Amino acid sequence: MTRLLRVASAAWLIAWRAARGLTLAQVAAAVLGAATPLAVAWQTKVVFDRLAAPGDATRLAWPITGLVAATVLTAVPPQVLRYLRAEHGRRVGLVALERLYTAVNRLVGLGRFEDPQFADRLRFARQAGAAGPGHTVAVGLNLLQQVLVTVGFAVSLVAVRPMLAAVVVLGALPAIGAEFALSRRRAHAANRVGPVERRELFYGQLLSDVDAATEVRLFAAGAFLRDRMLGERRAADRLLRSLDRRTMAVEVALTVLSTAVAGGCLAWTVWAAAAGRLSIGDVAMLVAAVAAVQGALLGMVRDVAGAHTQLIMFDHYLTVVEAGSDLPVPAAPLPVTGLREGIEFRDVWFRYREDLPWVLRGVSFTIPHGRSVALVGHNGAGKSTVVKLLCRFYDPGRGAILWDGVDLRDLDPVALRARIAAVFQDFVSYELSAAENIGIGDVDALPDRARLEAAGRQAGVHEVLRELPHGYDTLLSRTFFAGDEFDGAERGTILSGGQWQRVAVARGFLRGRRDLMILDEPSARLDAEAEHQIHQGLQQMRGGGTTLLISHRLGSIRDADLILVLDAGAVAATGRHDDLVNGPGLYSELFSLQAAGYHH
Ligand SMILES: Nc1ncnc2c1ncn2[C@@H]1O[C@H](COP(=O)(O)OP(=O)(O)OP(=O)(O)O)[C@@H](O)[C@H]1O
Repeated sequence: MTRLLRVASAAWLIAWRAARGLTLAQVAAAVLGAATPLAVAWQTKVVFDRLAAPGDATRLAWPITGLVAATVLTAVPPQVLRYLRAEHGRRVGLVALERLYTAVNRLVGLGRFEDPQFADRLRFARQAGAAGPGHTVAVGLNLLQQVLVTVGFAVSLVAVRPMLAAVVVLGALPAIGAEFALSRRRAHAANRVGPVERRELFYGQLLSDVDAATEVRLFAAGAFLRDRMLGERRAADRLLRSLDRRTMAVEVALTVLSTAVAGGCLAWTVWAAAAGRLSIGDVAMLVAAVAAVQGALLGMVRDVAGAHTQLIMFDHYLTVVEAGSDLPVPAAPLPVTGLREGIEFRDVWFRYREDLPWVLRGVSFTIPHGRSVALVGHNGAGKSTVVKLLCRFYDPGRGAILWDGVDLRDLDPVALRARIAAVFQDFVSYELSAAENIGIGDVDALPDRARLEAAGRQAGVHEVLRELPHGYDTLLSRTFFAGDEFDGAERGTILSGGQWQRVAVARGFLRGRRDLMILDEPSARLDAEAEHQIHQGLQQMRGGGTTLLISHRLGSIRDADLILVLDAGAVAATGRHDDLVNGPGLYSELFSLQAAGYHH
């Protein structure tokens, strides 16, 4: 409960700071929205009482004018409030989104992104984050309005007939209890339906995803996936159906109860008026009060129940926004100097999670400054893991990685990464223009077309990009349209797998001569000519630079100054190509296999 109160106050604080004027205007509209029905009820009582008393028609002029004015005022606040809420929601949503993605960008490591619980939170945060504070304010103000209506009418009821006030409030108590019970059930059902609907979404996305379309069609797996999806939908529907049935039963019982209370009150007031104990105005007042108090009490309960679910969602947002750094970053990190000696892995042990086996087991090696080092080994040997540790996406479980003798954990990860250029094995194909796809490697270089083209040339993709319909400005996407409108807008252009890889290499080249250049399988999808071109580009760049190259094509690493053979997470051998190829061991086996493949 205290947690939810903290979440609610955090939501209000964001809403307040984002748009103070609009928050105050909403408070004013809510107070006015509560005052006007009360004014209408009192004016109606006055009109009826004057009507029942003897006298000429002029005595009704002022009460009627007041009644009309109050009725007109009743209609205005809801419209104004709707606009204020929408505008407030937009402003607050922007601030909330900005905070969320700033917090996400603050996560320097990859661990949190791979934690399924955090990934789930992040998804909820994206859904609820932007709307959360706006909703919380709206619900809070609804509650305020309903409390004011209830108090106002309860005071009026007490003034006219205290006993009736007690009956109306007591009549609403079962409804309050039932609504709270239902809201707990709703939250419970949402927790159970959530994972089922996520699986349904996954199957649905596979069925309509362009990347999956080829395999799904060739393997004729469409019906299988559709049935899985429908199975999940049916499971979710079963849960929702049972909730709906219970809700219906409770709501019907409550409606009967509240109508019976209202009917009883009405019957009593009419009887009391007939017996001369109440005036006609009192009857009008009581009828309005019973309806208003019952409506407001039920509304309050439903709002509180709805707010409960909202706040739980917004709690995910707060958890993400307030999450501390996923990797320990020193308060006063040491400066990252230009690499002079080299990078050392000193007895590095690493596993992705405590419950998973070690991926690296006591790995020790040095990448000397100015040298080219190659990393080879079977699939799953741990090569890409070495790269991720070098960029400090994770910290070793044991041992240390030293940059010129300084532990990476004592450096600022952002400053460290600024000194590294990399082409990753699982590079990203951004749905952006060709120029932006290269420029994202160094966003400061984005306006410098000559630099982007030079990087394209080095990666052997310049001609391809220049020939596109809009040259480097062509959108590389198969889903987005270039332009704002669907009518007449052009579709993006699709590149081949190898062309995409060259764009990714260009992105790495754009970063220019950094202290360390990492290439994780940069030529996996390239034809022989493109591979040759890229190696030439690399050699040009290398000239004195430090590189780490991972490749399964052993021919492309034979010039490396040092080759490290990684086997099941441990360094099995180190040396130059000529030493390793003639000795016993994994390298010569792999090399002979590849060479034999070419001879045949
Ligand atoms: N994010 C991760 N979470 C859990 N395990 C992982 C993760 N990434 C890799 N692994 C595991 O770590 C081991 C080493 O993976 P890694 O990607 O480093 O191998 P690799 O030598 O680069 O392989 P390949 O030649 O296939 O690219 C594998 O067993 C893999 O399943």
